[in-house]
Amino acid sequence: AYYPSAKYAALEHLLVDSTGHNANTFYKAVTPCGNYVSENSTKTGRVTSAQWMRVAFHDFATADVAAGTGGLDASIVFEYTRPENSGQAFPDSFNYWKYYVGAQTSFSDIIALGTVAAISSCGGPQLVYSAGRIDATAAGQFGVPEPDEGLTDTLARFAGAGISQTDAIKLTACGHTVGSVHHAGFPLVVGTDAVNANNTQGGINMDTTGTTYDNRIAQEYVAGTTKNPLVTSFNVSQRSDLRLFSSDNNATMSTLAESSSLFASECKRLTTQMLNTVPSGVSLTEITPIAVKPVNVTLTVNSAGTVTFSGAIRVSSE
Ligand code: HEM
Repeated sequence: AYYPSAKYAALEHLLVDSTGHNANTFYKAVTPCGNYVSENSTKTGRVTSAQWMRVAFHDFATADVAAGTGGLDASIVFEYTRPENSGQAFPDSFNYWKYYVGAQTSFSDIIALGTVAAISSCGGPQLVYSAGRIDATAAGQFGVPEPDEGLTDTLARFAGAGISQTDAIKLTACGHTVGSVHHAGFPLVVGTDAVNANNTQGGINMDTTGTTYDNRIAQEYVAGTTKNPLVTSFNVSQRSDLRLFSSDNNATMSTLAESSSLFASECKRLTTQMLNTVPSGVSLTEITPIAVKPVNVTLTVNSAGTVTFSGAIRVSSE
């Protein structure tokens, strides 16, 4: 028997047991933050934690909160060949996650857990994980923002998903604090000069701490030292971060640059909103760590009439 339910126990295990006696392997893919699990090489310039966060954003971005459709529903599985979902992040992530999807764990709950795990592994805030998402059975609507899209259209897409202009700036800065734009997949943003033997996909980090979840993305942007390709691309039409970040005269980016604690708390708030945007009718339950949890406990009645208790008990240190 599982407490309080088989579903809760399975998700709690994935969320909490990242190390130790009863560790699951989910977190290994994003440990350390700069790990790339899909290939036995660090020379591709790809990072699994960043990929996982990007997949969650692309699943979410087509939400229509007024209609109560889309959001975190794993419809991305049916949509990843669309041009707006260009990149290796999608097949790589799906290939890893598919082993964790099962009777108790929907694909969309795994997508959300991926972002909770990635942010935590990269030194960002610990998010409260909620679960109970229901997977879509077909593709949803189009509408993920693209680098060459005009500001008005991009803001309209965010608004449809329930995100204001200020929050769109913040959430994009939160996402782009980790990872890269790759020549492979985005040759119009990053040129061939980024490709070399140690960076075969031509990735350029969006800040100088590309495997740390911090406000450096905002600091370098405000200081004018940023190398973020979505700000500095040789192709002016592809500078989507520049258009978005400067759309309020840099006011929001300046506040994020000034305070790492504000960056962490706003990223926590907005990423949680993103992950918990689900189709109407779906309700989520917070998965909180169980303080004392028996693991593989067995009671054996011996022939002499005595009883042997075996297994392990996980005890929270907090
Ligand atoms: C205007 C909105 C946005 C646009 C146009 C945009 C566009 C892009 C592009 C073109 C890339 C490069 C992907 C690659 O080369 O593999 C990228 C990377 C990334 N984006 Fe965004 N993005 C936006 C907002 C967001 C948001 C809101 C998040 C998350 C909250 C996010 C998370 C990421 C992450 C983590 C990466 C790095 C992926 C990797 O290194 O594999 N993005 N984005």
